[in-house]
Amino acid sequence: MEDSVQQPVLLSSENVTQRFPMPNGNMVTVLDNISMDIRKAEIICLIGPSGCGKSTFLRILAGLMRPTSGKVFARGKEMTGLTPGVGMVFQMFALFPWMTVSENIQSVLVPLQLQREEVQHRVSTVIKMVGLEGFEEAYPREISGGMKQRVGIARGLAVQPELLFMDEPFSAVDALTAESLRTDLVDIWDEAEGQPASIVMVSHDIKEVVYMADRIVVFSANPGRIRTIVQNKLARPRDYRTPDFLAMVDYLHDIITTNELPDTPPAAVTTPSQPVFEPLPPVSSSDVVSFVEYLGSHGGQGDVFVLAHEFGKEFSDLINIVKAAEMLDFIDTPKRRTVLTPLGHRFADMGTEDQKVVWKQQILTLSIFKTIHAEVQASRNGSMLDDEVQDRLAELLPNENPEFTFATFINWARFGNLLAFDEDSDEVSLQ
Ligand SMILES: Nc1ncnc2c1ncn2[C@@H]1O[C@H](COP(=O)(O)OP(=O)(O)OP(=O)(O)O)[C@@H](O)[C@H]1O
Repeated sequence: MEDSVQQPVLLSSENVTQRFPMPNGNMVTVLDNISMDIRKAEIICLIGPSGCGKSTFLRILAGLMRPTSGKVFARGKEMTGLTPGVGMVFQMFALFPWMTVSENIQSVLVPLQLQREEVQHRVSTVIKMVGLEGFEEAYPREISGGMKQRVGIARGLAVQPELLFMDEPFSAVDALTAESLRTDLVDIWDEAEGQPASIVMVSHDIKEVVYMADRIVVFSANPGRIRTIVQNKLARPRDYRTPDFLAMVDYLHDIITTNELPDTPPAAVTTPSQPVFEPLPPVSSSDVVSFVEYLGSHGGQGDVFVLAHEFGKEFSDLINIVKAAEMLDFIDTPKRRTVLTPLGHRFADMGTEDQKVVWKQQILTLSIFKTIHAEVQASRNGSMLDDEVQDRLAELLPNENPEFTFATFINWARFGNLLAFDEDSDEVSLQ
């Protein structure tokens, strides 16, 4: 394909900002001033931590929702409704169970009001493209997950889109199936005459991104911003095992971990007189404990990406566990390595009761726990209603979803026997 910088811009966003109301009425900024172009004949992958707004951005680009502020332009024309020429493929296959493969594909063509022959032609063409010949009359329950996703891709292609938008399309299928779907999709894109001309895909998987993308847009979270855009000039067809491919994976790993696990934590550069309320990574205490124990029994250190694989977690989930363990001073993260601290080593070897004591001591080093614990202590009867705690969490961490923060806060506080939560009376109280 020609260098995409020479190619015309198909779609662009200008200062797109998205805010959502939270249950307590506060607004949270999910996307902050996102401006970028999508050019003809390129594959763009969006990658970044969970919740940084990638899916929201994709929906805004497709015209499925209007941003709070900012604009989307299709070939220079400002869009106020659905963006023309877009096909969508979602993570969950979203097939109609009562329809056959053919009927599922046909269903997306209904709004186009095409002639019967044209519908049949398009359905048989895309069925051939995605390799589903012979399964036209099968029902979703009769085919594998990989084949269901092929139907999903066929539906996206049947509308003959200029732009194909995919939201984690391969995350629900096994690794081998994902690999063959990616290869087939890149082949289809390479051979298709402008349908689709370009693909925009959300992904969590760095190897997938390096395999697929010409440009990799790395998002940061809270609020979602474009951290950097990486050009990927590896020649196609790409091979996951070549040194160039692996070097690109490493390069991207480094960019993402440097973003996600800064060597200087934000708390260290602020003035000590102001308490810093750090968001709680959405992970359970048991995940953090298991991870620290795992590191303890595997040499006390490891590469984050290797660990994600060994520990059986998505990279973005492992990053959250690592962040939590680092906040509690169980590990350090020089570059992409995670290394147990002396406290982490001791913690990994302790029995559960001793771990709970250390856990309590460590969460009380975090301003959020110190503050809420002191407020519960000072309250009448030594207890507060869950809504009151949630409201305080929302005030102290205005960019976070208070329900999720509350769930994590209570989970951590319970493990350390710092606070109890009674679901029947909705009371958070001292242990
Ligand atoms: N309609 C909505 N109302 C309120 N909050 C929303 C809405 N849609 C999304 N959010 C919030 O916006 C944030 C970004 O969501 P989004 O799904 O776009 O992130 P993402 O980067 O795609 O995450 P993931 O990788 O986990 O899928 C999340 O905190 C989510 O809870």
